[in-house]
Amino acid sequence: MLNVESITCIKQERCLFENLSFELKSGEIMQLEGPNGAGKTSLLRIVAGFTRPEQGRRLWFGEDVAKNEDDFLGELLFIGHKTGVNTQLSAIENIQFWQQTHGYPHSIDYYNLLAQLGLVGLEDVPVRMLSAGQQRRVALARLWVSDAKLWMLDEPFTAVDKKGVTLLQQQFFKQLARGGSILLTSHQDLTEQFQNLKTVTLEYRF
Ligand SMILES: Nc1ncnc2c1ncn2[C@@H]1O[C@H](COP(=O)(O)OP(=O)(O)OP(=O)(O)O)[C@@H](O)[C@H]1O
Repeated sequence: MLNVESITCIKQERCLFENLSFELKSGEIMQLEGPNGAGKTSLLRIVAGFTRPEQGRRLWFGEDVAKNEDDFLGELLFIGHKTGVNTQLSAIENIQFWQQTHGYPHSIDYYNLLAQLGLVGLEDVPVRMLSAGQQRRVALARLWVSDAKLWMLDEPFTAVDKKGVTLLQQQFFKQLARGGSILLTSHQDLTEQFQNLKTVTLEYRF
């Protein structure tokens, strides 16, 4: 599905990683791990195409992404540190916005979805009035409505409580079972939950 070939990234004259290559197949989950500042977010952003590496390329189903960025972006769901939630809008309005801008399916029972996410009674209030973990849950609602083949998630468990983490992991299993893939950064150990977890470890380089 996704091949990352010989990627090199330099930030502020520090080489974060060089000649890095990996493959992510259909139904696979891969964790980028390493200490703070090692370059996990930088790598994720390069793979998504938000920033350019010093060298290297990405292949999507064997085709160079640079030649058809739109096709790749159409298959990608990216949730970063900044969650992309409009805090002036309610949870339902945010989901409706994502539906309209990303072409997600429209037949969604919003109240049922938000109940699954533990947001009963908070569906219609502006997101800025929710706690950090609740705001994160609103952002992660996209995982319930998206049919993107590739999920790229930067620290998805941040601020999410234990029950929420379990819920998220169940959603990950569904994505993998339908042949989708997940590339994520996390400081959590996921080896117990995902036995076929692939990992890429970045060392902090001086
Ligand atoms: N836009 C930028 N301009 C300059 N330097 C940057 C930029 N983005 C990241 N860096 C630097 O690149 C290094 C790696 O940052 P990055 O956010 O990729 O690390 P990380 O492994 O995701 O860290 P963390 O675990 O803390 O989230 C850091 O030293 C950071 O200062």
